[in-house]
Amino acid sequence: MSELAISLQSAASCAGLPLRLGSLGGVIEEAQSDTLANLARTHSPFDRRMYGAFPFAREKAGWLYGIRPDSHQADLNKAKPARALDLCRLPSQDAYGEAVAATAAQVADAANPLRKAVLARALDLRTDRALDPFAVAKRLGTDPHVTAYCLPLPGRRAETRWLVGATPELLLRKTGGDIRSHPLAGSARRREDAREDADARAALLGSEKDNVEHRVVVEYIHDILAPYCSALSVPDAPQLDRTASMWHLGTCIDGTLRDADTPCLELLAALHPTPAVAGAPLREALQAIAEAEPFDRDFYAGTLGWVNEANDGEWHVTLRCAMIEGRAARLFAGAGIVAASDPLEEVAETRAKFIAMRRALGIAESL
Ligand SMILES: C=C(O[C@H]1C=CC=C(C(=O)O)[C@@H]1O)C(=O)O
Repeated sequence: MSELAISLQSAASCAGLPLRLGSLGGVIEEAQSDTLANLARTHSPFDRRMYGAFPFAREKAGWLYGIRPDSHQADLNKAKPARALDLCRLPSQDAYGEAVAATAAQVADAANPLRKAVLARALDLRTDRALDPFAVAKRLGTDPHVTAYCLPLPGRRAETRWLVGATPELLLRKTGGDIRSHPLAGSARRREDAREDADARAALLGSEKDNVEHRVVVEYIHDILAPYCSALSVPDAPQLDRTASMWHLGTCIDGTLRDADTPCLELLAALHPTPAVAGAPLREALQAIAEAEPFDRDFYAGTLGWVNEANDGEWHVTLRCAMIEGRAARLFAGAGIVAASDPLEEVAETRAKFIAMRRALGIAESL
């Protein structure tokens, strides 16, 4: 069977499935699959608003869906909520710490061009009954500082795979000639106690290591967007952004396009992946990631959002997510590594980034 036939078959297999992105919900009517670069190159305007997701790896195809808006989202699993049976770390926390130390040493080596690499780890969860991805997304969406999402990913499998999560990071919004990117990099776990939480916030803002991590992302996005813009404003210092469980350093970058007709997907293909999820320089960072991570990132650290008939759109970084398939889920979290990164602190940071999804799935932190 040809690739095209496979993708058409897969597209048909997701027709009728529900999809949710932020406050938007609908039922899938049509699907297209290609790489972001190919879709950006064709420049053909869409005849309707399309919602979708692209993987971390730029050479891999993602999905765009035409949906029939429908705020009533199917309750896929009316049975009792699933209970976690076991959890497997990929790699172990020790092995992740060793990879952090090795990468920090590479960055510290003046002869090595690597300035930053984002290393991720995964948690494989098995449950006693099928997980309900919409219930998980609904719980994640109670945090007002994130965009929650739940999208089916077609494939030749018995069970539908779902990409579920709640991202705090805006990669690109394009409205006519106006664009905005709001990268995040540099993180601290939030605390229950108000005084401790304020201390964590202040320590993050003053942390040289986190500011270095952050600057790499802002410079990268500035350099990618500048040639497209007649004006581009980048604040001198980051602000603090929050989710229910994390503090982040964030910078709101606003631009005016030279050509308001520049397609949203062209800008997106130029930006993705930023050093908020990959590193810099990109080639060396991808190499470090490939050496350190014993799993496929798949749609984690990719991008998801929508593009419309006017070639405007809004795309987020696919963070704080899980791929859910029947009774199994794979959760992902990563951290930016620079010369001053400490292995134990980066293990703790990734642990903190799992909290939102653990809570939504009902997995105890001790498991
Ligand atoms: C890579 C992730 O977060 C990115 C976004 C915000 C802060 C980050 C950091 O501090 O390392 C990461 O760049 C993740 O959540 O898996």
